[in-house]
This record gives sequence, structure tokens and C-alpha cells, in this order.
Amino acid sequence: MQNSFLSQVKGKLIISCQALPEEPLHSSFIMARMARAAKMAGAAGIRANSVVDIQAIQDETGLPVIGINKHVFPDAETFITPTLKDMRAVAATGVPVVAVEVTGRTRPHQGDLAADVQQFRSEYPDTLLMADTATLANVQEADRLGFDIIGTTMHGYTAETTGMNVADDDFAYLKDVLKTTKTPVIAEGKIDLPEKLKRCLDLGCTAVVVGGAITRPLEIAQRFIAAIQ
Ligand SMILES: CC(=O)N[C@H](C=O)[C@@H](O)[C@H](O)[C@H](O)COP(=O)(O)O
Repeated sequence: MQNSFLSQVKGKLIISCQALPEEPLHSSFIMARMARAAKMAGAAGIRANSVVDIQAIQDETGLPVIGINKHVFPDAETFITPTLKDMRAVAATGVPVVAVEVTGRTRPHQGDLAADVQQFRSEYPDTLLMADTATLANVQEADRLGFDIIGTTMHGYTAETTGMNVADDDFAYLKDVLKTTKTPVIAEGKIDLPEKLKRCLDLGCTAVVVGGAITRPLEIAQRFIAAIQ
């Protein structure tokens, strides 16, 4: 089987439809309806969290999905698809891409990312792996491990990158990522304006993931409320 994900999303927008249990829209039904809206608007793909949400979105839209399983363990900082078991569960839904955190942070039960990637490849040779990275060192590590896609997902979300935003200084960090790797780059994280999406593509990203600015009404409403406080 050939994986056509990269050609399907090239130069296009992927919309992340996610709501954690503590968020007001937490529901596979609602995420599937969010994904329906994303498809109607012209999104080329969806990013989704958890097996149930992925399946509901696949049934609803038929769009290619970047699947993740956010899983918090008491002994680990890494939480995006942090174990081989999580990777397998996501891949078993038939998604073309499984995204995995590559931040060098602690993994559950002192798990070894390189070993998990190797084992996963032997079980799911047709599934692409996306690295959710935070720093240029993470990008290099992802390349060393043979990831198929580099994401900027975790930039600004680790202790080392707190307060940073991929859009700072006309996307200076993203430009460095694009110089560091020849692997397709998907810009993701805090891309909150159409102009920013366009700029990421013009700089050479393969695709862009936008989440909260489209699918998290609580965040959107809070931005409006903040303007009058
Ligand atoms: C750091 C983290 O947990 N990021 C998650 C990764 O899947 C999601 O919560 C984000 O919504 C997604 O990356 C899209 O980013 P934004 O919502 O900023 O457009």
C-alpha cells in the first residue's frame, strides 16, 4: 500500500479537532461535527486525539487523519503518543500518520523511543511517523530516528521553550527548522491567523496544522473577552 498523505496535504491546511476531558466540547460526536465543518471549508486533513475521536472523524469525513493519543503518565513528561502501545492503538485505526512526541523528555517506564520506532516500523511499514518537536536538537534527533514528517507542535510547550512562539520574529525558528532538515515540515502550534498559515506555506512548509484558533471556542471567546478587561 502506498501512503499518499503528503501529496494529499501539500500546500494545504490541516485542522486539528481536539477537546480533552476537561474542555467544554469533549465529545467524539462534537469533534466529528467540527471535522465536518473543517471539510466543508476545504481542509485537506484533520489532526485528532484518541481512538474514538479518530474513528468518529474518519466515519464522518473520510479525510486523512494525523492521529495521536495524548496519555499522561505519573513518571513521564512526554505525553503525545508516548508509548508503543499508544502508537499501535492509533495506527490500528488505519490513519496514514501517527504523531509522536520527540522532545527528549522523560518517557513512561523509561521507554526508549528509538526501540519503539523500530518495532513500530516492522508492524506498520506503511504508516508515516510525524515527530512533534520543540527544538532544533529534537528535529535532528527525529531525523536520526527516521521520522517521515517534522512538526513544530511542541515549540513553546517545554521547559526549554517556554514563552516562545513559532511565529516570533517572522517565523525565525521555523526558518531554522527548514534549514536544519530535508524532511517535510508541518508547521503546528499557535498559528492563529490566516496570514500566518500563508506565510508558513510560502516559507516552504509542506502543510500547516491549525487547531485552537478554529476549533476551540473557549479559547476564541477568551481572546475577545480579554480585549475588554
Ligand atoms: C502542545 C499540545 O498539546 N498540542 C496539541 C497537539 O496535538 C494540541 O492541543 C494543539 O491544539 C495542536 O497542536 C494545534 O495547535 P494550536 O491549537 O495551537 O493551533
